[in-house]
Amino acid sequence: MGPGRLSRALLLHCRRALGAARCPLKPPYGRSLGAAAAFRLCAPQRPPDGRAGGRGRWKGAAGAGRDDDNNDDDEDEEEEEEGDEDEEDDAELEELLGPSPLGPQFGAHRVAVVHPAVRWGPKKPLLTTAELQMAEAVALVDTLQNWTVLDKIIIPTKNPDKKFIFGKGNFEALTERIKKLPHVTAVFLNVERISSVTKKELEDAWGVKVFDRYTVVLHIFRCNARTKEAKLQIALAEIPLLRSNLKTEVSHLDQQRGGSRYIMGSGETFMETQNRLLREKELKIRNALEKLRKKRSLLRTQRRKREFPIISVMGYTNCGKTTLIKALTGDAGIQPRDQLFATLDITAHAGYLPSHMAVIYVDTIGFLSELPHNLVESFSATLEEVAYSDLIVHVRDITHPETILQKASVLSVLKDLNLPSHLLESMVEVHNKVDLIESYQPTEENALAISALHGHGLEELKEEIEKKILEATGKKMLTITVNLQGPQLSWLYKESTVQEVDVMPDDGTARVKVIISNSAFGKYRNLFPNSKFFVS
Ligand SMILES: Nc1nc2c(ncn2[C@@H]2O[C@H](COP(=O)(O)OP(=O)(O)OP(=O)(O)O)[C@@H](O)[C@H]2O)c(=O)[nH]1
Ligand SMILES: [Mg+2]
Repeated sequence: MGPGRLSRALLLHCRRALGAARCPLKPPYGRSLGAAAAFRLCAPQRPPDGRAGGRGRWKGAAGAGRDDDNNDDDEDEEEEEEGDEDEEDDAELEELLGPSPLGPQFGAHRVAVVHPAVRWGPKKPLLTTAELQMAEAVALVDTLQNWTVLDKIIIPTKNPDKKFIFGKGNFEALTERIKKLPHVTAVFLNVERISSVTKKELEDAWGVKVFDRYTVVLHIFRCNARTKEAKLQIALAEIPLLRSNLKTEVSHLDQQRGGSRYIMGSGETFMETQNRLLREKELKIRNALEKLRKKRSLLRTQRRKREFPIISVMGYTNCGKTTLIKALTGDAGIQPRDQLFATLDITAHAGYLPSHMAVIYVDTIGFLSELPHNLVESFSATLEEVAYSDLIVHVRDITHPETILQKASVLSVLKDLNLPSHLLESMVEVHNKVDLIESYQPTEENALAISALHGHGLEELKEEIEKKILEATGKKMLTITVNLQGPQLSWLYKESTVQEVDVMPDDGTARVKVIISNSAFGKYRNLFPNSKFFVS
């Protein structure tokens, strides 16, 4: 099987991205953030030196020469069956998602961004400043089309987590400033979550909508979600918001109706009915997600059968993960964007390492520090995939003023994912965007400096990835001379990954470049003791 064959095998797994964005996002603007997961496999670029070769030479790739034809037929059928199922699932999904249950409040907004800053005491953040946190909050708002920042207000507070975030004097000054803003329609309070009671009180005091970080990030996610899985995860993350909205709604209704809360004949109060409906919705979403997860695990098994090593590319949002994968694979379908949470779906893309080993790069959701807990939880399942990879590449935007904080955030999420320790130990750290810094030299040991955008340092990175992949998979790369009359070649196709076959017609032999496990190689030597080999 040549590269074309490999592409076909990979393309069999291609999953089309579903649906278009529901709500508009701004075109690329300044600095941004990022996020998460479904499976799309795309065709690889040609191997580095193409197919043209010497005498009778062609290049194979991982999984070459297996009984793939049979598999392909099965898979074609599977694909058809999946197509029917997909239609059913789509209908269910539409029902589950519908328009944003958070209502029309997310139209156009003229926003005052308020950041409660802890300037001293144990709650003071260490690796950042109030100004940088404000810049990140503004970047979030800027991502949304039709949202404009009218004012940026940093207000000191001792403890932004307490019920009334601000002291009395500061609150009055803030209220006065907000009320003076021309045509302000919303306040984005840059805290993780505010309770429905606080939200209501602030909205009453300021006369405009008040959004917390959870709501804004969720809205951006909703705008960027393309696949079923991402949409379902967002729907799941919306449930807590719907629950807290419900409380406010019910207390409002109670005031209006003077406490008559029973729904006629049902024995259930309005609150109980709505809560039950929310629980049912949550269950349906979880079931639908579970179904998708099973499909993903099937795909994983199929990839394992073909032995494509998997490399997960991870990092803080906007650090350049998608750009790097595009550069490593030449996948023209990839669209990096200077936008918050540009990648909300895990996608997989095939590429080649220097020895022509075919690998799969997995693009992942970007991280954001202080990403609301519920949101992380509903998306973390998509990151399960990372545990099945052979290597993690951690990309860092080394030009970002908070690059150290970003590294700490990424490492802390990775730690929480309970990944196998060897994955964390073998992680490759990449310092990206070095084209923006003159004569950049990494201070961290073993970090590689690259520019994904301009292609600098990519050959060194591929070499490093190849070295680590061979270590991780316990395989070696060998060139074995086989007699074409004998059974060696078909044995190697069955038991190893044939990379390249170089036929020597004059003496009826071929040089076969393989990636082979230690145990398979032991067997080969027992079976064919006279066969010559050398390390590639
Ligand atoms: N100057 C420079 N810009 C880069 C480089 N790599 C990426 N960028 C830019 O950084 C922005 C974000 O790139 P992406 O590849 O979308 O980043 P990401 O990590 O996938 O972002 P999310 O999917 O949002 O998490 C884009 O505008 C890229 O053009 C680089 O090496 N140098
Ligand atoms: Mg991306």
